[in-house]
Amino acid sequence: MALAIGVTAGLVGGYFGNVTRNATEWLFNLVMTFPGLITLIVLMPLTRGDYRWTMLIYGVLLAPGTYRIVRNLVVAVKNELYVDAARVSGLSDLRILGRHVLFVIRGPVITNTAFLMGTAIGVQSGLAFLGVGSKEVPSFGLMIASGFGNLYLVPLQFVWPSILLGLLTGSMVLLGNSVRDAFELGRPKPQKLAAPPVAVGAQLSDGVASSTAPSTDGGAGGGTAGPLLSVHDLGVAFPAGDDLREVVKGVSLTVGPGEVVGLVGESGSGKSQTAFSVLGVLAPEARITRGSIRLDGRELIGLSDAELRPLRGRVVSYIPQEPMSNLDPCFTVGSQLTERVRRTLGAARGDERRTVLELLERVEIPDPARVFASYPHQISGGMAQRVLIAGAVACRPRLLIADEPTTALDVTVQAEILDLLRGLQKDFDMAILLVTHNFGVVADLCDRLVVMRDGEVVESGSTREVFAAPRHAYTRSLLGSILDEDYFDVDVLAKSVGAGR
Ligand SMILES: Nc1ncnc2c1ncn2[C@@H]1O[C@H](COP(=O)(O)OP(=O)(O)OP(=O)(O)O)[C@@H](O)[C@H]1O
Repeated sequence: MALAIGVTAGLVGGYFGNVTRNATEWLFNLVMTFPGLITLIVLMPLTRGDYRWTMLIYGVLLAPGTYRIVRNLVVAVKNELYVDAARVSGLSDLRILGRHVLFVIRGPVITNTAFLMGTAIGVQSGLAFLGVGSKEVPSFGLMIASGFGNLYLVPLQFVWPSILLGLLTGSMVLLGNSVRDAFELGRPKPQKLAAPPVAVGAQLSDGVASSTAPSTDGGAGGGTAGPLLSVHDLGVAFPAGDDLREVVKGVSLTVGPGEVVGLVGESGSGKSQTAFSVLGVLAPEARITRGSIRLDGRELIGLSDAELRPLRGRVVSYIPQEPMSNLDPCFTVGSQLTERVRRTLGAARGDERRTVLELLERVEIPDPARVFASYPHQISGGMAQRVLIAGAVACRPRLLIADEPTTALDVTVQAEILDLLRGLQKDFDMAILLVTHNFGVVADLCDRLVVMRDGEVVESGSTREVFAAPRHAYTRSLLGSILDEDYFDVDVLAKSVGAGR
């Protein structure tokens, strides 16, 4: 009863406009004013202690709890872009609610229902124990009550039903969790950056994948001091049924100190998963199957999140593809940057604001004070990307990983952001691993490039060489595909390599 009323009203109240929401809210507030147990006892003359009627009424009294959970979840989900997309594609509200909204909120609803089942059994037993339930229908409450009467003569008569009642209500919660997990298809538990299979772990500790591992991407690797980042034979896989599907298959690359390396390839070639492996932010279901990642001489594979945290922001930093979705809409730009500056720079209170304003100025934001006080929705996409860059370089990291940093921006803003990255790279002598599928960006910014296809590195070398004479057919086809556009010319691109640097 609680599930039927609460979920239906929650879906309707959360999804439709204010009038419907206010009406359902008012109704459920009213229901909540009834004290549960006392109402059931008062209604005894009507229900005659029949547990079915008692539980139906109790279900109505419990419905507001379910309603509130569902309504809140629906309010959060209904503004998601995929719900808008379903709406504009002409799906009816009923279909959107049933297919897109209910599907997302079912997890919390299932666990809450299991808890309600335990509560209902407990309440029914309590009523029977107090003698306000039916005497004919056997129940835990009746058994416990009669056992209580004989407590000193036969204590086990009281103990056994009490234990079983506790086990039953407790197991409802476990059942709810299991049903939720089964529905969510065993949503994976978060993993460490890497939990490679034993064989790989042994290989790593044997030193096979040490810093002396050969650089197979043709990189200078920063000369005698060795590369800043060295990825060797990296494998990343995702579960596919009972098996694992490798999406990064033995990738090796290096980035020397102060070097800009482009990681290029078509969509789905494994660029982002390679970059995420270095940052230790792979999806929870991802597995590192083999290989080694050394950053500034330290092996990252096998480190826990807590061990990686001090490196993030200080040694390696990240600029994402979608600037807007990486800023929290609830806080001003200033407070988000201040938090970061406080954590990574350990800036003293009072100094934080000045430090953040200086950073905003450094990333060429025209009115830093206004942007500092703005919420993310009050600034443009280009401005948001500058804010994220400011946050990323706050600690002058030695390596900046930029994942398609200009893809979401229009062409003029793209050029400005690239100029900014170039300036920052020079000023801070920072290495950049630039994930992109745009050869124009590579030509503009990168010293070297690594071309990936289907999870593997197919070609690497200095940008000038690869542009002038691509060896692999795939690189040629990638270059060819952009050169189809009239304004690109291979010779012009090859000559323009590094022109901006
Ligand atoms: N959570 C996931 N579960 C299963 N497969 C995934 C998951 N995330 C990524 N993949 C798969 O990994 C492969 C590589 O993805 P990746 O994001 O690295 O591609 P990419 O080269 O960065 O592409 P894009 O430029 O479009 O971001 C793709 O085939 C993708 O489907």
